[in-house]
Amino acid sequence: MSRTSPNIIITGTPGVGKTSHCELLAERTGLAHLSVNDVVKERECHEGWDDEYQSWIVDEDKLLDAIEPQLKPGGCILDWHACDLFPESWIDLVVVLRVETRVLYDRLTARNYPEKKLQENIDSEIMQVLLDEARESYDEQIVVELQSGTTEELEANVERIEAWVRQWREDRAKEE
Ligand SMILES: Nc1ncnc2c1ncn2[C@@H]1O[C@H](COP(=O)(O)OP(=O)(O)OP(=O)(O)O)[C@@H](O)[C@H]1O
Repeated sequence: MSRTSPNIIITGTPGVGKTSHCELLAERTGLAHLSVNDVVKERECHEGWDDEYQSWIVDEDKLLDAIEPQLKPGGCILDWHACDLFPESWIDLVVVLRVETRVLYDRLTARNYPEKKLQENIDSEIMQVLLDEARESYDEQIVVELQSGTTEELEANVERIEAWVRQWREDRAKEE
C-alpha cells in the first residue's frame, strides 16, 4: 500500500495521555486524529455496552472495515488503548505512552473510574501490557516508548513525533 502520509498509532493504558498527544500532534502535522472510541460508538462497531467496565464491547472486524478507507491513503493518528488488531501493513509508527503508577492512579481517580476498572488499568500499566502487545505485533524498529508524566514530556514527545513525520514525508518525496 503506497501512502503519501504516515499512519501512526498512539497507544497506552487509559489515562496515559493519548488524546492529549493526538490532539496536539494533529494540530501541528495536519494528520487526522482518529479516536477509535468515537468510531466504535458513532459507527456502532460494537456488540453492546459492558456495564461493569463502563465501555463498549468492540466488534473488531466491523471496526477495521469502518476505518480502512481512511487508513488506506495514510495520514491518520489512531488513538486507542489497544494496537494488536490493526494490520501491520497499515502502520508506520507505534507510540506507546507510559506513566508512573502514582500519576496514573491520580488521573483515573479524578475520572471516577469503577474500582475494578481502575485496579486493572493500574496493573496493566505496571505489567507494561500495551508495550509488550506493541512489540509483539509490530516490527520493533517502529515501536517507540515515551513517558507522559508531565506537560514538558508531552511537549517533547509531540515535537519528537512531529520531527519523525517531517522526515517520513521528506523520505517519501525523495522516493517519488
Ligand atoms: N503528559 C501529561 N502531563 C500532564 N497531564 C497529562 C499528560 N497527559 C495527559 N494528562 C492529563 O491526564 C488526563 C488523561 O489524559 P488523556 O485523556 O489524554 O488520556 P488518554 O490516554 O487519552 O485516556 P483514554 O484512554 O481514557 O481516552 C487528562 O486530564 C490530561 O490533561
